Amino acid sequence: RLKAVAFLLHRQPHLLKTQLYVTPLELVLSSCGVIENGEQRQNKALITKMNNLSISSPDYLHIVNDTFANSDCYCLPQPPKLLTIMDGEAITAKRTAAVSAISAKLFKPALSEVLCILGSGQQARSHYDVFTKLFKFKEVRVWSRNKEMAQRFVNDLQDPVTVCSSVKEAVIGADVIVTATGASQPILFGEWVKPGAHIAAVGACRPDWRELDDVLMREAVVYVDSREGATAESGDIILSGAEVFAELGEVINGSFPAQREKTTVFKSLGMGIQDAVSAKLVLEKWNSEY
Ligand SMILES: NC(=O)C1=CN([C@@H]2O[C@H](COP(=O)(O)OP(=O)(O)OC[C@H]3O[C@@H](n4cnc5c(N)ncnc54)[C@H](O)[C@@H]3O)[C@@H](O)[C@H]2O)C=CC1
Ligand SMILES: O=C(O)C1=NCCCC1
Repeated sequence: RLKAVAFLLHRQPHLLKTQLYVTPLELVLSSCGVIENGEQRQNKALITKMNNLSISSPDYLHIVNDTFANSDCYCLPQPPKLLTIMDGEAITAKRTAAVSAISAKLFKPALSEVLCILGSGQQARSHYDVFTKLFKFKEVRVWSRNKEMAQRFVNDLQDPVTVCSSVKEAVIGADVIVTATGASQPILFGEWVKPGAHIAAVGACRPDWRELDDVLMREAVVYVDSREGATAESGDIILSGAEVFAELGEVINGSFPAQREKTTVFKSLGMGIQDAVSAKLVLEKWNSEY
C-alpha cells in the first residue's frame, strides 16, 4: 500500500483544497482526487472529502463513480452514480501516517533509535502504529499538552512508551520526531533538535498556524507533499520564509536527493490523491471480501 501511495504521489496533479468558512462550522476543507484505471480510462472515479477542522466533528468521504469513458474533461454529461460513502476520519488517519512513513524511510538518520511523538490524538496514534510497525526504535516518547490524554494514549499500547512532561524533554536526542498537534504557535524549537534528525510535521495546516519555529524551518532541508499546497496552506513555510527543497514525489522519482545526513523536515498538508488511492484500496478490499 505504501508503494501504491508513493507511486501515485509523483504522477498525479495536485488539486488544492478548497477552504470555506461556513457558519456554524469553523472551516471546511474539501480535498479531491481522480482515479483512472488503465489505458481506456474506464472506471474513472471522482473522490471528494470534506473535513471540518473544528476538533471532534465528523469527516465525510464521498466516492462518486464517473460513468463515462474516453473523455479528457471531468465535467459530467450525466448524473454520476454514487458508489459509496466512507468514514473519512479513519482513512485520513492512516493515509497521513503512511505518507509520513515514506518521508521517514527516505530522510531519517541511518541509525534511528529514538522516536518522539508530539500530540496524543488520532494522528499521533496512527503515526505510532505505522512508524513502530515499519521501523525498529529502542525508545518511544510521547508528549501532549494534556498529560492525562498522553497517559491514556500510552495505556492503550502493548509496548512501553515514555510520557514526557515537556516538549524539550521529549525531543532532546530524538532521531525521528512527529508533530501532530492542534498548536497554532511553535511548540518545537530548532535549538532542541538533534542535528540530522527527521521531523514529520503533520499539524499546523493553516497559513497562519505554526508548530515549528523559524530556526528549525530555516536550518532544515524542507520537503513537502505538494509545493503548491505548502506555499498556500502552511504557516510554518509561509511565515518562516523557509525554502522548499523538494516534493516527496520528486525524491521518489530521482529528481532531487534525499539529504538524510542533514536535519530534515517533511511538512505534510494532505492531498486529495492520497485519499483517492486509499479509498480505492479500501473499496477493492471490501469488494473482494463481501
Ligand atoms: N497533514 C495532514 O494531512 C493532516 C493533518 N492533520 C492535522 O494534524 C493535527 C492533529 O490532528 P488529529 O490527531 O486528528 O487531532 P486530535 O484532535 O485527535 O489531536 C490533537 C492533539 O493536539 C493537541 N493540541 C491541541 N491544541 C494544542 C495546542 N495549542 N498546543 C499543543 N497541543 C495541542 C491535543 O491535546 C491532541 O493531543 C491537526 O492540526 C490536524 O489539522 C489532520 C489530518 C491530516
Ligand atoms: O488532508 C487533510 O485531510 C487535512 N489536511 C490538513 C488539515 C486537516 C485535514
